Amino acid sequence: MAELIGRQIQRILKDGQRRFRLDIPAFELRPGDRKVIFGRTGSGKTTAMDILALACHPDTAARFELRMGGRSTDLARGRRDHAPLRAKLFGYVLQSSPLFPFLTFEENASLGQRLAGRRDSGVIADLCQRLGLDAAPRTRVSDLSIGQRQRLAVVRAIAHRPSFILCDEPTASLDPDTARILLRTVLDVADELGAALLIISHDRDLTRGHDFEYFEVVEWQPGHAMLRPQERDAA
Ligand SMILES: Nc1ncnc2c1ncn2[C@@H]1O[C@H](COP(=O)(O)OP(=O)(O)OP(=O)(O)O)[C@@H](O)[C@H]1O
Repeated sequence: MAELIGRQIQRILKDGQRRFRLDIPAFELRPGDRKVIFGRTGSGKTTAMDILALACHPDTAARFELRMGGRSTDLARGRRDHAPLRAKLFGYVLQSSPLFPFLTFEENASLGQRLAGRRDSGVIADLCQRLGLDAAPRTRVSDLSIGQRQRLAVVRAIAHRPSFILCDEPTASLDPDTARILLRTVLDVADELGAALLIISHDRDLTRGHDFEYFEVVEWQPGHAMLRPQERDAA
């Protein structure tokens, strides 16, 4: 299985006069990990997750390394696009625009598998059933409810059996029961795969009692935030 190790990672966002800096002093994702990131709106949670999902490059990093099967990939240096690694090893449920509106339900559901070269319609059918998703394969995204779209985004992100499952507020549009079913399914799939699971959430009740390690993004100086551990989930 794969693991991701980061030390002294830094990313700076600039836009005219606006400047935002995020530091990640130490963060790891290993098989079986369950981690959740909290933080107030705009604190830098998505920026942290984009880095950890290899969706953007850190500006600097003392160490940013992906290890798998005795091999190590140095992610700290260079500006190489890690798309092939991302496609195979990562499942990322984006907070905004998680689906392609010009693709059908079925095409969206199978996109992650196609990019990873792992087609298996049985896995998709099983995930849809577990998540209570029963839309017809040719349904257009515009004809799905917000909640159906959110669950479909999860199917797309995990159907290729990734080693790292990252979800940015995956239950934001769901009622409490559907949110719990979604989390249960993602936890079960992560367990079945031996994957690491990283979630951003605003809902502390949702993750309580599932043995998550808690992290938070805090602004410790104006425009300068840090991802750091919080207390262990004791519930
Ligand atoms: N290009 C940019 N230049 C400067 N600051 C930026 C830029 N893009 C975003 N920001 C700021 O970076 C900060 C972190 O944004 P990010 O989306 O990571 O926060 P977040 O915690 O995920 O927010 P939310 O809870 O709303 O999803 C925000 O304060 C945002 O305003």
